[in-house]
Amino acid sequence: MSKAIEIKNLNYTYPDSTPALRDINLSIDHGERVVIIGPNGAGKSTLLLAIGCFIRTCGSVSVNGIENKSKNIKEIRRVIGAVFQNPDEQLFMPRLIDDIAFGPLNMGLSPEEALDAAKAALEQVGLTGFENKEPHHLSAGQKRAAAVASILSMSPSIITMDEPDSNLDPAGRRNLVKLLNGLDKTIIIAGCSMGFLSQIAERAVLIDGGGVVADGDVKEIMSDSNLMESHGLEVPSNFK
Ligand SMILES: Nc1ncnc2c1ncn2[C@@H]1O[C@H](COP(=O)(O)OP(=O)(O)OP(=O)(O)O)[C@@H](O)[C@H]1O
Repeated sequence: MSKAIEIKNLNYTYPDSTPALRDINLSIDHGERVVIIGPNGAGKSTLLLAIGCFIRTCGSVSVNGIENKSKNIKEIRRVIGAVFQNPDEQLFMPRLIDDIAFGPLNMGLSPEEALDAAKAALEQVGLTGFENKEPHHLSAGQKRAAAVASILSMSPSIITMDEPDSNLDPAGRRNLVKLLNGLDKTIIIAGCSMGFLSQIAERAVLIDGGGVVADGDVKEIMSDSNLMESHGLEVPSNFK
C-alpha cells in the first residue's frame, strides 16, 4: 500500500535564490500524526507548501501514491486539506456556512450535499449555531476552528496545518488539541510551540537550514535538550 506521504530528494529554492529545502527524504504512514519542528526560517512552511503541491519543487513528492505534479493537482487537493497560518486566507465569504460549503461545492457536490457536509464540519469543530455569522466577526479561536471546518467539509484523508496555535489563548489551544486528537486522519503540523505540538503528535521531524536533522518519537526528540537547544528550540515543560 502506498504511503500517505513519500518524499524523495526534495529540494526547493525560492525565485529570489533563497535555498529553503535541501535533499529532504521523508515517509509518512496513513493515520500518523507528525509535527515538523525547527527554528524560524528552517523551512517548515515551505515543506508544507511542497507537500500540498503549492510550489514547484525538484525531487519527488507523492501523496497516497499520487505524484505531486500539476497535472494531478485536482486529485491531490481532494486528498490533502491545507490549513494556512492565517485563517483569514481561508475565510472570505459573507456567511460562515458559505465558506465551509465552498470547498465541497467546488468538488462537484450538489448544493444540498455541500450544505450537509458544511453543517457536519461545523458541528465537528463546535461551531453549530454560527452558520450565518460573518467570518471576520469570529474570535481568533473560532476563526481557527472555522478554518479547520472549511477543510474537514471536503473530507480529506490528510490535513496539514501551519502554526495552528498562533493567536490562541490557553483555552483555545486546549480546544484545538482536543479537536485534532479526535480526528481519524493523517495530520502534519508545522510549528514552534513544543508544549502544544507534543500533545498532538507521536512523531517529530526536526528541520534546520532546510534539511532534516532528526526524525523520531516526539518525546525522545523534544526531551533531548542538547539537540533542541542546538537548533534554537526548547524542551517543553511536560518533557522536563
Ligand atoms: N516567498 C519567499 N521568497 C523568498 N524566500 C522565502 C519566501 N518564503 C520563505 N523564504 C525563505 O525560505 C526559508 C524558509 O522559510 P520558511 O517560511 O519555510 O521557514 P519556517 O521554518 O516556516 O519559518 P517560521 O518559523 O519563521 O515560520 C527562509 O530563509 C525564508 O527567508
